[in-house]
Amino acid sequence: MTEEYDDDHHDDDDQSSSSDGEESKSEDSNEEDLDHDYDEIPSNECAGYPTSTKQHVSSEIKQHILAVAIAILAAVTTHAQINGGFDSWKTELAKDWNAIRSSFTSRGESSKTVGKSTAGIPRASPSGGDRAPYAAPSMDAIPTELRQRALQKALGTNSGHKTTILDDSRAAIGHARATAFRRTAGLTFCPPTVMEVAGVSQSQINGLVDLEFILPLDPSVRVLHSYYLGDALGSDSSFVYDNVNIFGSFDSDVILTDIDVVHEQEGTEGALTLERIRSILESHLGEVMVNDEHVCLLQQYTEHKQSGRSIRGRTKVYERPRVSTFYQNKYSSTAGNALSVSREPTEKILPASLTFTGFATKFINLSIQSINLYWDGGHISSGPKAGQMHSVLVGIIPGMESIGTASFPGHSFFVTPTYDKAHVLQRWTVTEDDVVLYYDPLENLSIEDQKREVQKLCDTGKWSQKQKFAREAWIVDRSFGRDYLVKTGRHWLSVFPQPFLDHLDIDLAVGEARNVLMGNTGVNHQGIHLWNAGFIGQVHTFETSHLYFIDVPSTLSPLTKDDYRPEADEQRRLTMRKYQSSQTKRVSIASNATMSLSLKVISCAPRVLEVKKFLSPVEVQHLIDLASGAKGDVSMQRSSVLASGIKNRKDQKIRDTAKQDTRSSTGGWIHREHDVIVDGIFRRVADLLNIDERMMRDQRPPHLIGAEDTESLPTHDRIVEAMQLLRYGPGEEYTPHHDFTYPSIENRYQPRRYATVLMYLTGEGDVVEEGIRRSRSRKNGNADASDGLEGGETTFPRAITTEFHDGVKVQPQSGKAVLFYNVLPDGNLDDLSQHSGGKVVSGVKYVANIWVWDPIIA
Ligand SMILES: O=C(O)CCC(=O)C(=O)O
Ligand SMILES: [Fe+2]
Repeated sequence: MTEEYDDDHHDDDDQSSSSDGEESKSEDSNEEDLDHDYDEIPSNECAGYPTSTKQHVSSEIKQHILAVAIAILAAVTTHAQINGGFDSWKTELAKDWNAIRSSFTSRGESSKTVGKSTAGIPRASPSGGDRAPYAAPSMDAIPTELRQRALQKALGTNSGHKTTILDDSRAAIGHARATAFRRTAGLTFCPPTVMEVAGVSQSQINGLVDLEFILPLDPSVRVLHSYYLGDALGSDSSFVYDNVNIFGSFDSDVILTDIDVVHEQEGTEGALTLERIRSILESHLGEVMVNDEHVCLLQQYTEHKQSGRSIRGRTKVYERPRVSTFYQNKYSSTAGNALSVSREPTEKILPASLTFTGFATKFINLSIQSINLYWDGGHISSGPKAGQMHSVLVGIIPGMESIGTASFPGHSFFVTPTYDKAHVLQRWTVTEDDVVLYYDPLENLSIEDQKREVQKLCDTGKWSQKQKFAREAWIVDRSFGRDYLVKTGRHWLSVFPQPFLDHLDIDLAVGEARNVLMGNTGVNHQGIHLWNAGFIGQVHTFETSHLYFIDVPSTLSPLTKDDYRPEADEQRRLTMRKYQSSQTKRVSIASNATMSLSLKVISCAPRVLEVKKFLSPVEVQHLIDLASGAKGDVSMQRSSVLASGIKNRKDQKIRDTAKQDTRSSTGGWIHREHDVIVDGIFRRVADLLNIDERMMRDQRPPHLIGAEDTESLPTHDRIVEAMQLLRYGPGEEYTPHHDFTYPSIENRYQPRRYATVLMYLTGEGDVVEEGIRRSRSRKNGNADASDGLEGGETTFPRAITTEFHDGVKVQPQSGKAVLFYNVLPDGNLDDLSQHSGGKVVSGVKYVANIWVWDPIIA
C-alpha cells in the first residue's frame, strides 16, 4: 500500500469549512415508510433489494423486541430449554414474536413522530451535545432482576455476588477499557449460549458489548455465505475478494443448491439439522475450513427460505462510556474505580456543547457507472463571477464504490455522470442523521420492479457477478449500519462484515503472523493494540530500545533491504550507540540500553495521547533540515487533498481541483529507509504503537527489490506510509478533516489507517528553537525561521469533554508526538477523530506525520 500512497497520499478533507455550519432545513428525499417489516421481504435469488422507501421496521423497536424477547425467554424457560439450542430458541422466539411486537407498536409509533427520520431513527439533537441522542435500548431494556434471575437459573446458582460483579463489569470494563481494535468481533448466527441469554458474555469483559442485528434474508445469506467461503478458501491469498468472486459466484451457489436438494430429498420440516449442513459444507471445504457461524447461517437460510424471514445475528460493538468516566477525580462516584462506574452519578453530567458540528460524510454509488460528486457551494455573491454557481468536484465515485469527505449540516452535494456534468442525478443536503448517502438508480422502483430490473441486468450480461455482489454487499452493510446506529448512536462508516480475525484458526497458514501479533508485543490475535484511554490524564509508559540520536552519524546514506537483515541490523544498532543516548543529553549507556517514554491521555473520545520528548533535538533538527531543503532531497510541494476513497491518484486534473484553500501547507514525503535517524524514528513509532517494527518494512518479495534474504512478514504490504513532512507559514492551515479513508468494497480486508502519529518539530517551549534558528539562518538564510511559532495548534473539535466548547487543542511543542486512533475498538471508523491544523499566526510550523495501517494477514 505504501507505493500507492506515498506520492500523493489521500486525506479526505473538508471542502468548505467557511460554511457557517447552520443546520439544514431543506427537505431530504429519504422520508421513510416505516411500516414494512423485514420479515415481509420476499426471498428471491437475484434481487430483493431493500430501498430507502420501504424496508425496515424501526430498528429501535427491533432492538427492544429482541432484547425483551431474550429477557422473557431467559426468564421463562428452564435451564434445559435454554440448553436446547437453536431449535428451542427459534421456536420460543417465533412464538413470542408477534405478541412482543404488538406490545411495542405504540412505542414504535411514537418514535416516528420524533421527527423526520431515517429508518425510524429519531433525529439527533441539533445542538450536537453528547452526540449520543439515540437512547440505546441495549441491555438496559432488560430489567436487572430479570437478568439476574435468568443468570441464576442458567448457572444453577444463587450467587448474588457473581451476578453483581458481572452486571457491573458490563458497564465498567466495557467502554473505554476496550484496548484493542477488533474487526467484526464475535460475529455469529448461532443461537445465544446460556451465558449470553443471561446477558453475560466473554467479550463484554473484554470491553465490547453485544449487538443483535437483523438482516433481510436476501441478499444477506448469499453475501455472508460468500464471505465465509472466501475467508475459508482464500486465507492465504492477498485478496480474498477475488476468491469470493470465484467461489462466491460459483461454489456459493453450488453449496446452496446442494443444501436445497438435500433438504428436499429428506423432506425435513423447517430446517436441516446443523450436522447435515456441516457435512455438506465439509464435503466442499474440508473439516478445518468449516466454522460454526457459517453452519448456523445456512441453517437460518433453510429455515427461513419459505417465509423470507430475516436473518438474526450478533456481533460485538463498542459502547462509548459516559463522559463522567473520563475524569478520574471530578465526579466522585466514578473515581477511576472500574467496578463502581455502573452506579449513576448523582448529578447528570453533560459534555460541553460544541460550537463545531462537522462530521464524516460517505457517498456510495450503487450504480455501475462512475459518477462525479460535487460540493454545491451555492451562488457566488460578489466579484466577476457573481451569480454563478460555485461547485467543487469532491471526486469521482467509481461504480459500486464509495468516497467521503468531512462536511457540515446543511451542506449540499450532488452527483452527475462523468460525461455530462450538467445532468444532476441526485442532490443531497446532509444532516447529522444522513451522513451515509446512496446514489441508487433503482431506488424509486418497487421491490418487485427492482428484482425484475436486476434480474434483467444479470441475464443480459450488463452487470457482472462482481458488480452484483458489490451492490448486495452494500445492501447488507446498510442494513447492519441501521442497527449499529440505534445501539451505539454512531453512524456506521465501515463495511460490515470485516474479516473475522477472531476466528483465525491456528491450523491455517497464519502461524508466523499470529506470532507477530501475539508475541512480545503484547498484541493478541483478538485485536490490534490500542492504548487505553480510561480517563483524561491517564499515563502509560512504554520501553523502546530505539534511543535518541544526540549526534548526527558521520554517514547518512539510504538503507537498503540488506541493511534489514538480522545481522546487519544488529551490527548497525551497535555502531549507532555512539551517536545515541537514553536522554536528550549524553549519558553513558549500555549496548542493550532502553529508555522509557510516557504517554498521557488528553482525550478519551476520540482517543488521543501525547508523548513529550518523543524526538530529540537532533532528530527534530534533522527532519526540519530535510523539510526546509537544507539537506536537499525531500521535495516539498503544495499539499493536496483528495476525497478519501479515490484510487486513481495519478489523475492530475482531480488533484489540481483538490488543491484548495482547505490545506495551504507544503509537504514532502520521506521513506523510512532515507537514513538511520529516520529509520530509528519509525522503529520508535512501532514501539509507541506496540506493534512489530518488521511490519513497517518493505514487504515486497525479494526479486522485486533486489535483495536475497528479507525479513518480510505475511502482511499484505508494509503497514506504514512514508513520513509526511509539513511546513506551514503564517496564515497557513489545514481545516478539519479525518485521516481515515474508505476502503473499496472489493477489498475483503478493508484496510484502513488505524493510527496517526503526529510529531511537532517547532512550537511552544521549543527546546531546540534556538538551534533551529541558528542552523537555518546559517544554512539557507531562511528568514521565516527567525520567529518562534505562534498559533498552529492541532484541534480535535469534536472531542467529548465537560470542559471545552471547542474541542481539545494540542499546542505544538518541538519533539512532542501526538498519537490518535482513527478507528474504534469495534472496527468502525471514529468520526470524532476529526482534527485540524490551526492557522499559523507567526513563525513556521513544521510537523511530521506517520500513518499506520492495521496489520492484515495475507
Ligand atoms: O498540522 C496539524 O496540526 C495537523 C496535520 C494533519 O492533520 C494532517 O496532515 O493530516
Ligand atoms: Fe490529519
